Amino acid sequence: MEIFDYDNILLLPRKCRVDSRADCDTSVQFGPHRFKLPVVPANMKTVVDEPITELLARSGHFYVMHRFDLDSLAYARDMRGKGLIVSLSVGVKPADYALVDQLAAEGVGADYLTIDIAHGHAESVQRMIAHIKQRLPDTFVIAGNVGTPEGVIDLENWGADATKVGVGPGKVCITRLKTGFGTGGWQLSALKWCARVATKPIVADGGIRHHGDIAKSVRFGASMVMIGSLFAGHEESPGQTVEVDGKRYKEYYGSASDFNKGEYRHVEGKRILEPVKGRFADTLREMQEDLQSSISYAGGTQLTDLKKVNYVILGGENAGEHLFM
Ligand SMILES: NC(=O)C1=CN([C@@H]2O[C@H](COP(=O)(O)OP(=O)(O)OC[C@H]3O[C@@H](n4cnc5c(N)ncnc54)[C@H](OP(=O)(O)O)[C@@H]3O)[C@@H](O)[C@H]2O)C=CC1
Ligand SMILES: Nc1nc2c(ncn2[C@@H]2O[C@H](COP(=O)(O)O)[C@@H](O)[C@H]2O)c(=O)[nH]1
Repeated sequence: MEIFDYDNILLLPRKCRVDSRADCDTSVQFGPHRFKLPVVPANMKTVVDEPITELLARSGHFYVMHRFDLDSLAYARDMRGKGLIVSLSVGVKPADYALVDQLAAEGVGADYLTIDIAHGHAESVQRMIAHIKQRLPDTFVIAGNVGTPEGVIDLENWGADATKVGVGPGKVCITRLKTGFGTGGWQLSALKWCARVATKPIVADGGIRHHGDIAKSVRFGASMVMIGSLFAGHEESPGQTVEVDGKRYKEYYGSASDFNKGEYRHVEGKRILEPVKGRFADTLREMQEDLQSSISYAGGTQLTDLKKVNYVILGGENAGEHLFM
């Protein structure tokens, strides 16, 4: 198997078919809705909050609200009341089962539910998928995280509508250091490996450091790309603002860090400071422009055209040109 990651792959241009990058369509159908970009900010406390998810929903972007220190039912009622998409995260504990029951009993429902646990290839996730499908049969269920084809196959067979791939590639992740496991350092080839067996959409989760990595993710099989660090550090970001030597930063911490958990138990995440980098909406616009440019370099007009391009691996023992996937 070829091992590579975002920083040692480049996609190869094909003859351009548009006169303007504005003619390239970055939108994607994901579950019951179409979104402007194949991008979703990570469901983490220092990345999204109520105002940011509302901004995303109102502007035609996908969002997944986090599940920490939040009254998810009240949040869902509020979004529903505003006529916006409801997209929540759940875990696998009794309170998460109760939330699903309440969403069903009140008729609030959810358009998307993301089962978000560290080791998503687990019977606890199988049971939660079954519960959601029984109580909320119309809800689109994203389950994860996994890092192997076996994980994708099982989650799909258990009823997930999409799987989330990425164990340990995140910027504030320390899973590989603490446990010795994960896809950190080879996330892009893990995505390729998983996409080969997937029959439903894949969300590539973690490791995105540049806008061009979104096109690379789509090339290797992602329908949606979850991004944490690139979205943390905006003026509106929920993390605390910290000033160091006159420069402003926002804190960005892992969901499995002691900062999120409130205790040092099973910690697999850390806290870093991200330089403050302007407004959220401006980054979304720049991402769209960059992705339009990627599609034009692919010789295409739409997102799926990215899947057809060749690529080169730079350096290392797998180096070379690859004409076919
Ligand atoms: N994408 C990634 O690489 C990672 C992401 N995270 C993020 O951190 C957050 C917290 O994750 P998580 O700790 O799973 O959430 P929770 O603390 O909600 O744990 C969910 C349940 O899964 C159990 N569990 C967690 N890890 C394992 C494991 N390795 N083996 C067996 N059971 C397990 C927990 O029990 P118990 O605590 O008793 O074991 C608990 O019952 C999530 O948002 C997750 O996405 C965390 C690590 C890696
Ligand atoms: N191992 C851990 N992974 C975590 C933790 N909190 C979040 N995450 C994952 O990271 C991505 C975001 O990655 P980024 O590279 O874009 O910053 C996020 O979606 C989760 O899957 C954690 O504490 N430990």
